[in-house]
Amino acid sequence: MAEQVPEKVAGEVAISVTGLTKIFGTRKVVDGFDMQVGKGAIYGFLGPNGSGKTTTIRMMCGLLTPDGGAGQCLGLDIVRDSREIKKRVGYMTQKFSLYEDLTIAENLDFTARMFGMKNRKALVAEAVRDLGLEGRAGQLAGTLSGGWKQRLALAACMIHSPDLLLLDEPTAGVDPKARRDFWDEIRKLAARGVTVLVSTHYMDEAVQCDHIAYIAYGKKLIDGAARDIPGQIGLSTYVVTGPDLSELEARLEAEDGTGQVIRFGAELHVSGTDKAALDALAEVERARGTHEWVAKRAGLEEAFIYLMAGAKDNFMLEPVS
Ligand SMILES: Nc1ncnc2c1ncn2[C@@H]1O[C@H](COP(=O)(O)OP(=O)(O)OP(=O)(O)O)[C@@H](O)[C@H]1O
Repeated sequence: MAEQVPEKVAGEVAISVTGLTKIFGTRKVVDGFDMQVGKGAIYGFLGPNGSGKTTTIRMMCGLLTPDGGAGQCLGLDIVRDSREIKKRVGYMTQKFSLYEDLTIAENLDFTARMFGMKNRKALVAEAVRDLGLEGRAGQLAGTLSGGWKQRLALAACMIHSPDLLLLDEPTAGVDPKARRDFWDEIRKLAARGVTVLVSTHYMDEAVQCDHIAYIAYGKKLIDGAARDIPGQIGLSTYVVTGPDLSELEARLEAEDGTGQVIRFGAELHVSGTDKAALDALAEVERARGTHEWVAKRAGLEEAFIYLMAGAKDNFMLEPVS
């Protein structure tokens, strides 16, 4: 079960930026980006390939200097104090970023050294203990299973107790149990006040986030609490049950203006932003008497698929005017 965010964490701001802009060559890849992130939030960044998610996140955390705009991260100025901010950021990429031919302890020690930690021996011992890997500290990291490699990678990027954690498609290619354990761990960190920014294309990562920002063409189009996102898009949904769902799915998809048709196990979820048209379709289909059509509140799953389906690659960004 998700841990409650402690009172002292709720309401505090970890990141606040305005007008962030980045130009690469002749292209404006991030354009006037404003955002506030609360301390202890798990913020998912969604958007097409090349839409500017990584560039935005890096600017928000002082890892990349903006060409325009300003802001604060962890109470520090994102341009002037970037060196200080960097010391307080942990970064986990989708690829296993540790050394397979070093042991578990050596990997942790290497990362602790990189961050200039003084009490490395104690920190490594503590991390190994927290991981539940006592007695296996001398094992080569390359011999661990996917799930364990990922836990080790997380432990390594938390070794300097950062206040901000950046995750880039963190559970890509990890089995469902390990994925669940990973998110439990992330929620524990968030409950302790660690702010987490996640860049992802995956629905099962997006639904773990309590806040979502959707970025396309370097601009933030949608931003808010995850539960409010379907409402912000204006998405309505019907759940359809009955016989021969594949046949019905094919027929609905072939019809113009049906909106989005997704199979969820023994249900079809039919969603669209034109509620009147969707209600009319449900009326007609109900009259056929073959399937049950029940209106439901659109969820983040439907919203995510809707956003990502409309999202083409964003490599053709507008040139700087
Ligand atoms: N250092 C750089 N020099 C030049 N162009 C860059 C640089 N970094 C990123 N870009 C370009 O800026 C655009 C935005 O890239 P960015 O990595 O921020 O997008 P993204 O949304 O994170 O993409 P993805 O989901 O594929 O990781 C892309 O067109 C990319 O090619």
